[in-house]
Amino acid sequence: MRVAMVQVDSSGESVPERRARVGELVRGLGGADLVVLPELWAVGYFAFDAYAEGAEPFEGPSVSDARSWARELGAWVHLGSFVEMDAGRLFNTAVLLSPEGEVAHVYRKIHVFGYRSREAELLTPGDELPVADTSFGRVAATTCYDLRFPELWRGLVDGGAQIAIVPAAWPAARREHWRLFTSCRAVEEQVLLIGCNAAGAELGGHSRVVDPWGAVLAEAGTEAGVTWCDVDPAVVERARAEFPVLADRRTDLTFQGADV
Ligand SMILES: NC(=O)CCC(=O)C(=O)O
Repeated sequence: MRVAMVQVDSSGESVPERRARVGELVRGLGGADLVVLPELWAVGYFAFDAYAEGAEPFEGPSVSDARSWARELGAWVHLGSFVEMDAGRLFNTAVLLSPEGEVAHVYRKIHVFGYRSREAELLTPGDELPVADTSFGRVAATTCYDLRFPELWRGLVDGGAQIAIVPAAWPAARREHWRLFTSCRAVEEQVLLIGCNAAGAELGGHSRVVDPWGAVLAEAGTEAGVTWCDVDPAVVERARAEFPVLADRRTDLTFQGADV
């Protein structure tokens, strides 16, 4: 299975120009089975003042463009995330489209980010952790900052997730945390993790694919562009069978800090 991670730089140009530029790039990715984009790349993660104006209903340009890219390529497309407007509230919404252009998976970011960021002030957190069955396995998504919350990830695995797609706008200042957490979550949860980060001013790039053994199958540099990776999704079940750490969990115990 061929994965293409599109590391987008959202500085400069207008949003329609950016959509057109990225669309042309994605439509050129013939041969990909799965295309993945970063978090809030259309409006730009740090363009907080533009979130409200750039917000879309679910069936807005982000989903509509990604539907047509998926159909044209005959590939799965994870559009990254966009600012979704629903009943007067804004969400950071990530969507996977099937090769037929159908919505296969929707995830609203649960841990919105408030450290030197206005995301937590402007956006409403999601509260659902769905998984979806695809031709390449059971898929879940979490967005950027969610990487820091292992209990959320354990919840995904409890839901049967084998592949985790992580759109991100992770800053360069904490790039080593990005590398650490993507590797850690892949190994800890025994998933194939596909993390697509944004590039450009302040953003760290280094989109990466990590398998359940911790092998880094591909890693981008800091520049905008496409990183390809050939993956075998069956590695997940092989790793879980050979090294059954998830089966060794002590789910019969409840830990309560100092009293234990
Ligand atoms: N976009 C984000 O969620 C940024 C997260 C981040 O910078 C961090 O966890 O560090």
